[in-house]
Amino acid sequence: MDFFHYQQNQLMAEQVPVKHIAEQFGTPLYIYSRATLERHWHAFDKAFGHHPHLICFAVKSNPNIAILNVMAKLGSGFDIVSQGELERVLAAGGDASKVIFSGVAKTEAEIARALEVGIRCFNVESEAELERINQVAGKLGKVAPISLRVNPDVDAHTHPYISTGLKENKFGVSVEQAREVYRRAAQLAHIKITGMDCHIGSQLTELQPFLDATDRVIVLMEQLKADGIELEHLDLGGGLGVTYRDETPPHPTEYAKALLDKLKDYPLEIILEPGRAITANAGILVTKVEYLKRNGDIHFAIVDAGMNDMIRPALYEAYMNIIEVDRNLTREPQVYNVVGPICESSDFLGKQRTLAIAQGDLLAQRSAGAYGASMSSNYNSRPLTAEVMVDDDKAHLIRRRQNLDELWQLESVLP
Ligand SMILES: Cc1ncc(COP(=O)(O)O)c(C=O)c1O
Ligand SMILES: N[C@@H](CCCC[NH3+])C(=O)O
Repeated sequence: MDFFHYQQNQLMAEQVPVKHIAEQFGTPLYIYSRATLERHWHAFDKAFGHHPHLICFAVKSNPNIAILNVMAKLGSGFDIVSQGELERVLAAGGDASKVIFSGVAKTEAEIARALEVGIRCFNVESEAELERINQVAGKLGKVAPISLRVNPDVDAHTHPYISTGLKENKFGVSVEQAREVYRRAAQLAHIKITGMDCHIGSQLTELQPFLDATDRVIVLMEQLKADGIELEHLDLGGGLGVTYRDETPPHPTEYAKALLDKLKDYPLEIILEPGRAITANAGILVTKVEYLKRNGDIHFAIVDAGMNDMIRPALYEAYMNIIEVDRNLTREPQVYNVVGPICESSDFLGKQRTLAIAQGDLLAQRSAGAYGASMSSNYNSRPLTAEVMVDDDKAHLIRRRQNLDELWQLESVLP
């Protein structure tokens, strides 16, 4: 069941007409469905059944504290990549002992704060970082739990900008070097090795790359065993893709079964870091048609949401579905490039879309719950959009629209 569906040709978010929410809060506007978020999280959790596991929601996909709070109430863990994300998790009521800290550039201050609140584990991305964590933990009189992020050199078959598990990517430590780095970690007084980590990319629509990566990780685990290093958990990262158009990514059940089959001789706790698979299809971006115009043969629908609000099409040429909010209106269908107000030719939400619209109508870009609001900016001095979460028949404002004077609030002129 799709919680964004049409009822009498009106797009609904759960039980609330999207049109009413847009009238109340204005556009551009992100709307999320709580029931969808919960269903997606449970799909991962149930997929691993009784096997010891922890689902750590990837905060970067959507860091709004209302979303994090929904996750926290489900008992979720969190995958973070900055102190900002850590503080958000804590502000949202998340449990520090279920936080995994990834990221290639952790600063001393970030490491110290994570140790102070007692996170579950650092996913270490280089030998230099390992040394730094040991030093900071030493100064604080603590022992830091770590796992090494292994870069298995596997092609994730996804967009090159969101592939992370190839030799040429900056992430993790190569499988060849990892054994040495683990040996070093075993000697450090303020480090406790607890696991191994591997995240090969985002929007993966096939199982095979996950399985290939797991095979490489298993070889390394065997080497560590020979070195007397035993692990408690294996973190297989995030990356499971979603349907934006016609992709058919594996269901979490299929994904979990394949991984657990491969790991049947290894009684380790499994940690996962899904982001997109939980949030993408739990959100839409609602935008108003400001103008229709034609330049030569091309029809443009100029809308009030731009690449500053949703950068995925501009950055990755990502396809995202665009639909009418009100299908009762009798309009002539036309093929449009749906473009935003930003002064960049890459500012589009979708190209070559058949839509039946007129000036003033509302459109919804689907699958916008992941890496939408999260990656938005103030470019062209446009305020951040409002965000709403629908819970059954109620729409709650979870971020108010930024005011114009807040745009220069951090700035000052010379005396
Ligand atoms: C380390 C790490 N974990 C988890 C994720 C979440 O990925 P996704 O949103 O594709 O599940 C990412 C983003 O690719 C990541 O870099
Ligand atoms: N921002 C990317 C995903 C990157 C995931 C982070 N490692 C997207 O929108 O598809």
